[in-house]
Amino acid sequence: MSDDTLLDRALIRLEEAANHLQIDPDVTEKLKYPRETTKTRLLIRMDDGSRKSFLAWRCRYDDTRGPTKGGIRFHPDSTIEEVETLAFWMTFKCAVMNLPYGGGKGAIRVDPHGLSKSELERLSRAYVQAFANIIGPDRDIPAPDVYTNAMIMGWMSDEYNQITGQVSPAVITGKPIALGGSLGRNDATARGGFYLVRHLATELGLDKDHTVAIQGFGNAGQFYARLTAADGNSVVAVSDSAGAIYRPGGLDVEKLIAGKNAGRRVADMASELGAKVITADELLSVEADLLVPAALEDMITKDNAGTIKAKVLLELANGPVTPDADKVLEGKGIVVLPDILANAGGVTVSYFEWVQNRQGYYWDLEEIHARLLKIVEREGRAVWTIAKDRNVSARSAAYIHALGRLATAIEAHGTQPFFAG
Ligand SMILES: NC(=O)C1=CN([C@@H]2O[C@H](COP(=O)(O)OP(=O)(O)OC[C@H]3O[C@@H](n4cnc5c(N)ncnc54)[C@H](OP(=O)(O)O)[C@@H]3O)[C@@H](O)[C@H]2O)C=CC1
Ligand SMILES: O=C(O)CCC(=O)C(=O)O
Repeated sequence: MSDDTLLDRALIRLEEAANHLQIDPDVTEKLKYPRETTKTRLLIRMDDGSRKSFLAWRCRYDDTRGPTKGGIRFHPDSTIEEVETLAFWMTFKCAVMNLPYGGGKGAIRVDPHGLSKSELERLSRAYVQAFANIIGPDRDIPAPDVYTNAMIMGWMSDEYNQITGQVSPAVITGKPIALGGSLGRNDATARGGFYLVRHLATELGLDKDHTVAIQGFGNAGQFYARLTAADGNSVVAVSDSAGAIYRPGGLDVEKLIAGKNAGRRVADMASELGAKVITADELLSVEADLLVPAALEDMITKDNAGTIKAKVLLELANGPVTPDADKVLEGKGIVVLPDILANAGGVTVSYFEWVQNRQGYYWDLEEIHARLLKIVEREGRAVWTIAKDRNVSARSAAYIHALGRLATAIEAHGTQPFFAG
C-alpha cells in the first residue's frame, strides 16, 4: 500500500466526483478537511483500584446539511485519522440517503474485550463527560459502531441526561428500546444492504438462490447472514477476527449466530458445522456469487483483490476496499455496491429513531421496514441510474449523487464564514 493516509485515499473519491460535476472549488475546499476534531484522554478507575487512561476522539467533519451524525468505535487500533475518515464517509453517506445530517464519528482506543462490564460502563460514561459539549440532539448525534452496542448507547444517553438535567433521548441513537431506541435499528445496517441487493438483483446478475461469503461476523455480518439465508440464499463462508470457515453446501447460520453470542469463534465451530477452516485471504477467493465485507477498512487491497471470484461486493463495512483494489475489481468486471450506500440502512434507521424521539411517538416495525425500503430503493436506483448514464462505477455514482446534494447545500449557505460554535 502507498504512504497515503486513509483520509488521502478517501479524498480521491471526492476529487473524482468533483471532476464529473465540475463543482465550484469552494465546495471541495470545504469538504477536504474535517471541521473539528477533539481529542482527549479518559481516565477511569479499574476494578482493581488502579487508574488507566485511554485516548478518545470525536470528529464533526461537516455539518452543512444538518447536525453531524455517526457512530462511536471502541477498538485497540483506532487513530485520529481513522476517525476523521469515517466521519468523512458519514458526511457522504447521509447525503446519499438524503438524511438531514452532516457527518461525524468518534472512537476510544481500547480493546473492550479486556474490560469488565463495570469498567466498560465507566469508560462509556467518561466519553460522554468529555464530549458533552460537543454532542447534542441538534449538534452531533452518536450511535453504535465496531465493538459498541445498544447497552453502551444506553449508558451514554443516561450520562448525557444526568449532565444536562434533562431527558434528551435524541442525543444518541441505537439505544435499547426501553430508553427510546427504535424498533429495527438492530438489524438495520444489514437490512439496508439486503434491500439494495434484492432491488438490483436482476441488474447485478444475482439469482434467487445465490451464494454468499461474509467477512466479519458481528452486527452487520450476522444480520446479513440471517436475512439472506431466510430469503433462500446460501451463506457458504464467514470469518471473524480469529479465523474463517467454508462449507460449499451452505452453513447453518442460526447455529453460527448462537455460537458467536455465546462468545465462541467461528473457526471453533467448523467441525460441528461440517465446515473447513480456511485463512482470511482464502475467504475472499471462495466460490460465492456475493462477497460481503462486514469487518474493518482496507481489508481488500490490490494484493488480494485479484483472487476474488464473486460477481458482486456489498460493502457493509466502511472503507473495506482500497482505491487500488477498486481498479482491480473494476478490471475483473466485479460490481462494488459502495459503503456509503450499501451500509446506510443503519444511519437511516438511526434517523428514524431521532425523529421518533423528537416527536415522542413511536412507529411499529412494519412502518420502520417500509420507510427503510422506500429510501434504499429510491437512492439505490438513483445511484444505479447515474452509474449507467455516466458509465462510471457504482461508487463514483454514489459520490456524484451525494456531492451534488452537498454542493447545493454549501452554495445555499452563502459566502459568509460558517458559524464555528
Ligand atoms: N453497526 C452499525 O450500525 C454499522 C456498522 N458499519 C460498519 O460495519 C463494519 C462492522 O461493524 P459492526 O458489525 O457494527 O461491528 P461489530 O463490532 O458488531 O462486529 C465486527 C466484526 O468484525 C470482525 N472482525 C474484526 N477484525 C476482523 C478481521 N481482521 N477479519 C475478519 N473479521 C474481523 C469481528 O470479529 P470478532 O467477532 O472476532 O471480534 C466482528 O465479528 C464496520 O466497518 C462498521 O463501521 C457501518 C454502518 C453501520
Ligand atoms: O447510526 C448512525 O448514526 C451511524 C452509524 C455509523 O456509524 C455508520 O454508518 O458508519
